[in-house]
Amino acid sequence: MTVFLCGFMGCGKSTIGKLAAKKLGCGFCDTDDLIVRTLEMTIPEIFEKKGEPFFRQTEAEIVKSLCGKTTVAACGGGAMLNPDTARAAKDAGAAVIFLDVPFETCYERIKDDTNRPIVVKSTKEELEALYNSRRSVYLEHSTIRLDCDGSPVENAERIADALRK
Ligand SMILES: Nc1ncnc2c1ncn2[C@@H]1O[C@H](COP(=O)(O)OP(=O)(O)O)[C@@H](O)[C@H]1O
Ligand SMILES: O=C(O)C1=C[C@@H](OP(=O)(O)O)[C@@H](O)[C@H](O)C1
Ligand SMILES: [Mg+2]
Repeated sequence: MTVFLCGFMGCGKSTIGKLAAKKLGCGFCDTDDLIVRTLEMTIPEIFEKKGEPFFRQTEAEIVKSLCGKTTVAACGGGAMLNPDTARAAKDAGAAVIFLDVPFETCYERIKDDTNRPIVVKSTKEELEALYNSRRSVYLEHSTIRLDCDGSPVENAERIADALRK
């Protein structure tokens, strides 16, 4: 089964996904890493030189290509907002897990990161508004919501437990 992790930037998808895959004994991938490797550009370079719509199109193609594979996939925070992408995941019978983490926690983790173009160009207030508008979409497009306010190891255990049910 494919397990997609979604949620706001900084909720821990990339960190926890790796641990959860180890616990489940399956592969791990990160859609951002796949995009960077495919295009041989960093995410800020892609946003700057190719534009965000191109990044989103590539991201959607990559998530679709993972549907049906036995892997834990950490999605970029915008990937599962796309209704076609969410539909493809659902049609493939994938588990889409929303890592639910409060805004302040996400913000403290991402605020100084220059590798996230949306963070670099936004104020805290803008990011909070984005968080609030996205949250309902993550809820709508996920099959499982998990509070991921623990340590990375605890959160990975929560994912494994939820999938065993
Ligand atoms: N549960 C956690 N507790 C403490 N720090 C965390 C936790 N999850 C992630 N982090 C840290 O927060 C930052 C962002 O995490 P990351 O996994 O890149 O988030 P995402 O992929 O959801 O944007 C990283 O520096 C990571 O080490
Ligand atoms: O939420 C977003 O729109 C984005 C999230 C990032 O991934 P993380 O959620 O892993 O930070 C990355 O895909 C890009 O900077 C855009
Ligand atoms: Mg990530």
